Amino acid sequence: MTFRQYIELLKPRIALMIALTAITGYAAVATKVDPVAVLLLTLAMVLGSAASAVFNHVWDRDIDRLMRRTGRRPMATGAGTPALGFTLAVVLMVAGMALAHAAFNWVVALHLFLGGFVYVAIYTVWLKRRHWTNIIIGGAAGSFAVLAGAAAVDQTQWLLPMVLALVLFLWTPSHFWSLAILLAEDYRQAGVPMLPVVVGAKRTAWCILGNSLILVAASLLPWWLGLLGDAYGIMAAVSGAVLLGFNLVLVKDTSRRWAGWNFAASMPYLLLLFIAVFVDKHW
Ligand code: HEM
Ligand SMILES: CC(C)=CCC/C(C)=C/CC/C(C)=C/COP(=O)(O)OP(=O)(O)O
Repeated sequence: MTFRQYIELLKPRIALMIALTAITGYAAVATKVDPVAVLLLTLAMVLGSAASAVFNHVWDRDIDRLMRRTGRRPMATGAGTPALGFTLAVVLMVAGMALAHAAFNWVVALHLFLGGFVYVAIYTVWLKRRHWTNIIIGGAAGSFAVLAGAAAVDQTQWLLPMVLALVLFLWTPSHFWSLAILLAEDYRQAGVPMLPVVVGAKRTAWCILGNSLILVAASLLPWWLGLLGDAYGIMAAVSGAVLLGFNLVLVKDTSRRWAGWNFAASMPYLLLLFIAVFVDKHW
């Protein structure tokens, strides 16, 4: 395997996003942001996320082979062996948990493990090939990243981290179903029952809109409960309105173009929410 293929196994962009999610959990409860703690938290989260991603590459190599987007992955082509992948996944997860425990505490390590467990055991192994709810339940993986970050500071302040974990849980279906409309043919071919394969693009677009309505409502809870201030409330409301705007267009027009735009919009939406938490707490 080449160096590039090793990097591809780790799904680095997702690992970075998981780290940012944890940093947001951290910033939500910390009175002061310690750069060393942020660096250590980032490293631990990247290790845990990458471990789960490598396992996902190994487990899904048969269906990845059948899809255009994933067919060139190193485990799908046979460039890397399952034994190598499993070993790498275990080493990375143990390293991530050991770092989380040494730098912070066992609660952070446990949440890192649980995030990986949801992605690997519940989503990848159990539900992905069986039921369209795979992605709803898989959303809990991101929630654990928020809780891991918060636990790095203080395990008694749980309300704001729990609400932000709920937001992550609700964000994932809106993030993913738009992409699934785009990739529906691939998923059908591989026999993966993603929502658009099961109910079609139009109903999926309605599900995205309905889900995002709950998501945007949940994102306003921290403001409504007085946990965060008006700066957060305004940013969450405006970015939520933009997301809902994209979702509405998708309901009218389920073309690949708008499915792509909706997927693309989900990332800056979540980033803006993260920035809003940060600005509100620390500016
Ligand atoms: C089980 C839940 C999730 C599913 C099924 C899912 C699915 C996907 C898929 C299929 C892609 C396209 C990847 C590619 O083009 O190779 C993607 C991209 C991405 N996802 Fe998710 N996602 C989930 C949860 C999350 C979470 C919790 C985060 C982080 C908070 C996240 C962050 C990202 C990022 C940053 C990308 C774009 C970068 C990239 O293309 O590698 N996802 N997601
Ligand atoms: C706290 C912690 C360690 C969390 C880790 C959770 C994690 C890595 C979540 C990512 C979820 C994700 C991108 C799934 C991709 O779906 P897929 O695997 O079906 O996509 P693919 O078709 O691109 O493989």
